[in-house]
Amino acid sequence: MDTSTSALTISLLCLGALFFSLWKSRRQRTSRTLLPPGPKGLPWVGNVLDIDASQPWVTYEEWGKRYGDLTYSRVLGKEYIIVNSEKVAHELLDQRSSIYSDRPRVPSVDLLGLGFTTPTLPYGEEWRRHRKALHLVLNKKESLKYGTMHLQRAHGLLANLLATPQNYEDHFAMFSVALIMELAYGYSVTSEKDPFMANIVQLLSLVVEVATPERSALLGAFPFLAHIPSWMPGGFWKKRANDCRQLVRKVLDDPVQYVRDSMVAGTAKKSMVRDIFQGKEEDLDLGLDKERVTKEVAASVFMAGSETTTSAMLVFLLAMVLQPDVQRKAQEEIDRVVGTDRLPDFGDRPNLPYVEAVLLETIRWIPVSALGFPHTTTADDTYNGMYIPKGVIIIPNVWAMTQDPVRYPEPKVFNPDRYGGKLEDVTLSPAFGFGRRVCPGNHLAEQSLWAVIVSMLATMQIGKATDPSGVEIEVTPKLKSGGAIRPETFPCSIKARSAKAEHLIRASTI
Ligand code: HEM
Repeated sequence: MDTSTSALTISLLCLGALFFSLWKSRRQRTSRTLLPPGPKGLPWVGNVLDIDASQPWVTYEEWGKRYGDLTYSRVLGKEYIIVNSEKVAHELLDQRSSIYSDRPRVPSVDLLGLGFTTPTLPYGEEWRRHRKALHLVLNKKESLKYGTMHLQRAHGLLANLLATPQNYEDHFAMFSVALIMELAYGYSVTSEKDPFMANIVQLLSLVVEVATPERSALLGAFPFLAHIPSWMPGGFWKKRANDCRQLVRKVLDDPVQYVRDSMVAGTAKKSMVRDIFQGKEEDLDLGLDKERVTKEVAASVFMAGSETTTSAMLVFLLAMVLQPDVQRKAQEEIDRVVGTDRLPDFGDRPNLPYVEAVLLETIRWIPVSALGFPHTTTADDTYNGMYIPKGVIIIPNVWAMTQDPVRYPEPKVFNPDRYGGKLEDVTLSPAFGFGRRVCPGNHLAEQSLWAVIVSMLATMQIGKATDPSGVEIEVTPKLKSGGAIRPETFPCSIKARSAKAEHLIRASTI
């Protein structure tokens, strides 16, 4: 090639590149005009001042009414699309799951040393390994094998409620954590001072304290906050994060060592960790990563499963305080089907449709993961002519979906009769998420909630607390958010329904 031909080739290539980049930026600008509608925000901070930080799901629900099923917003430099319709969430997150299954990076999670947890992992090989291990031990058939464990733990809860009903929040939390300890490691927690349990409870409360949405957003916008020394004002992060990282190591290692030791001694009970260790290599395909992945998924189920379960139990209790008629109707059904000489078990479940409807309504009325878990797109997309950019954070507003007045008339009322004879499968509720990221603990969660609900209804009378002069204290539901949303503490009365019920509780926990 002579000099003049090379010069011409180079010029043409440069020209081509220039045209391509002009075309691309024009196309991007055109696409941006097609973003879903949403509230206008201020420069850079975006819509931060438009959102009610104490209950963002309500703000997003209102935006949904104003702008439609998809709402675009910008907060502190990050782009969000809020999905307010269950149908649209299925169309995007389920049917196009190959590009809607990533998670946004949350700086506070990495800072706390929690980047290994399944819910926070990016969509990729490592996440697939986790899901394979979780599926092996939490699929529907395997989950059903834990029925006796759920009931025994539920009976223990009844005994605790009988002894100190005013501490109902602590008892619910102890139930959830102890249940997951038993499921994950085959380890029976008998007291709140148990060392494994104490570590996990401390870790969970640190996570809730440090990883609240507001703090995470702040750290996302101002990453330098993570580097302020712990003794300086604003160095809060560093101090708490150091504590957290040390605890994480203990929570990962100590209980798994317990399972290893009990397997050697031949005393290991059925558990997730034991079953993964004994799982066939061809089913798991974990190779040398088996030990590490097993530790990580076992710790992940605590992060994802305990607070959500506790919050759902609080929602049920609140509903029973507010709706004595529902309680009466469920108790009549249990008395008719089960009688009063024994406690209900899973064999009774198909014959207790009203109790099933109470469970469904508990999940719907106040969905504890009101904003689901955020997903992120890994490619540009369009939906009904709207542009959905690569990397945008997708928030499924489960709250708006379960409060849809067309599907659920008078959505604010806790009304199990709304399902009529058509009981939906609890695990298909939007409350358990969407697509490839759907909650892998959904079968287990619905079983533990059923065990708690049916056992409490069979034996306890739940109602309003009374003041010293015997007047009932009215309860106005208020919600607070942490990892999951839950009702704020409310006064209530929890007593045995009868002397016979009290005897059944005591006999079941000997
Ligand atoms: C009432 C109880 C529960 C509710 C409402 C709930 C809800 C959810 C939701 C909404 C997600 C996110 C789904 C998505 O990204 O679209 C999720 C993820 C997850 N849940 Fe649950 N959950 C509950 C209990 C449990 C339990 C008991 C376990 C374990 C035994 C568990 C383990 C997980 C895990 C590991 C993930 C992460 C999945 C992933 O990112 O691939 N959850 N859950």
